[in-house]
Amino acid sequence: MSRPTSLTPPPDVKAPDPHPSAPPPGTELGEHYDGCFGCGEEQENGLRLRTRVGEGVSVDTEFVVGPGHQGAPGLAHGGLLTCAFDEALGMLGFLLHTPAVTARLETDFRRPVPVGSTLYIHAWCAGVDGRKIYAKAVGRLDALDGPVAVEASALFLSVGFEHFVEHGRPEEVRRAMENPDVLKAARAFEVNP
Ligand SMILES: CCCCCCCCCCCC(=O)SCCNC(=O)CCNC(=O)[C@H](O)C(C)(C)COP(=O)(O)OP(=O)(O)OC[C@H]1O[C@@H](n2cnc3c(N)ncnc32)[C@H](O)[C@@H]1OP(=O)(O)O
Repeated sequence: MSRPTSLTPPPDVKAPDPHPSAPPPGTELGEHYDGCFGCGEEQENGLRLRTRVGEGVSVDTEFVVGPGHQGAPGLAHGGLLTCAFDEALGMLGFLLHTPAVTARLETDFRRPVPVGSTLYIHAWCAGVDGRKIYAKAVGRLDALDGPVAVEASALFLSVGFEHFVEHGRPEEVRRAMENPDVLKAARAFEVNP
């Protein structure tokens, strides 16, 4: 089945190199915001995903599926699996040195993901065309070379930090901007685009 063109980079677009200031492979990327459902430590119901930098513009994220993540009995909810992929794919923006938001995300569920399993998600950037970031990810069950359970294709769009300031609820935006780590990241992106 052919993919919709909006998730496939134009043929002349190549996979990008990481930004010169991107952290090296193996680095653990911390939470990008403590209230994030995907990675935030302060989000008590969140997935608390941890992501490591891979080779090129790629990341590896592990999702340990627990009883709180069920859809059908004993099986992960598809929406939460998609959330884990959104989080992993969203982290690629940090290697490209641009904040980016999901415009479109397509998830293919290849096999059920049981409670108690770990989904090893590998996400990579397939191309950057202006503000458009084309990304792919594959999730394997219980091992880095385990059977493929979920695949995803996404289009992210680079945005300025003003996107979050303009659209976010003021109290959370204010609190986030009081966090020196968030401020530092915002300034680094602005000074060194
Ligand atoms: C503090 C911590 C920070 C760090 C923050 C890190 C956050 C990571 C969190 C995980 C990721 C998320 O969940 S992010 C949350 C979920 N996503 C969102 O809330 C985004 C909501 N949507 C929007 O804000 C907007 O629609 C945007 C920004 C995506 C696009 O609006 P825009 O900037 O005005 O751009 P626009 O002119 O419409 O489109 C530009 C080009 O992209 C194409 N395009 C736009 N949308 C789509 C689409 N859905 N599907 C295909 N193509 C699209 C257009 O056709 C056009 O192509 P052409 O004509 O140029 O060819």
